[in-house]
Amino acid sequence: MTVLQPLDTHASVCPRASLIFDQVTFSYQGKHLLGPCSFTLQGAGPTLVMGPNGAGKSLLLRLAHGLLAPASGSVQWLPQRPRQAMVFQQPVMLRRSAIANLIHALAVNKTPRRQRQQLAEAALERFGLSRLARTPARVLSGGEQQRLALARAWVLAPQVLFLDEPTSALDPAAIKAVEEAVLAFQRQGTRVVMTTHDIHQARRLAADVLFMANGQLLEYTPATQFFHQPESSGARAYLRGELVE
Ligand SMILES: Nc1ncnc2c1ncn2[C@@H]1O[C@H](COP(=O)(O)OP(=O)(O)OP(=O)(O)O)[C@@H](O)[C@H]1O
Repeated sequence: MTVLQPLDTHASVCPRASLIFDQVTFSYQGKHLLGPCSFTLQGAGPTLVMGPNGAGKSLLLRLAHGLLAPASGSVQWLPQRPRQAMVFQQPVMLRRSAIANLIHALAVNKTPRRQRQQLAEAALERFGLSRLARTPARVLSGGEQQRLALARAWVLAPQVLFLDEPTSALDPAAIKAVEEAVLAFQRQGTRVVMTTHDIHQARRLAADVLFMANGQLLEYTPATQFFHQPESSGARAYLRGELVE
């Protein structure tokens, strides 16, 4: 198990952008799936999005990232739309080497060609993947691919990073590496917004919690309050381990 390398400060990306959902709804083929949902992300994060299966967590992340458009309402960033990246439960890697995946991301990002190799190598080192640089990305283990997905996000120095259940398919050592990476992003000034089903993980990482059920946002509260005195009966039941729909 490789431990993350210490951070440098070159990629500091402060200040954190603020996200505003105003009466956002989402429908698909005439079926109402989410909202209306209103909140303004405050503080520095990390923000953990929690709730049972089908609650709308992934939809919320995709709406925030701009992968989906609301049916009504607005998704707004202040002071302006930030540089963003997203990491999924199953990372999607190109059919090429680990380092080539990073270089490709840098090329798409229009990073000057002469800087790409060096930035990619540094990111691989930081995420403990240097020895796998020339290995085809798709043959890496699940944990290695997830670290590579994080390294690919890292090279872009995003102001906001969305992570959609990034550890649900990983073993404890790989989960630890992802959580360390999340905190590394957070320290460099990236606003982290992440979904999880793991209450213990949320306790370890969250500064605040968006709790959803049945396509509705039931509460948005600081983590200390959420875990000790949640506002909604849905969150209270969820934290007690009851089956919440
Ligand atoms: N593209 C889509 N087409 C139709 N229905 C969808 C689509 N995407 C999501 N849904 C539905 O919207 C609801 C919310 O889905 P979403 O994936 O956001 O839930 P989730 O909280 O992330 O759940 P899980 O924890 O199981 O991943 C679900 O009922 C799902 O079936």
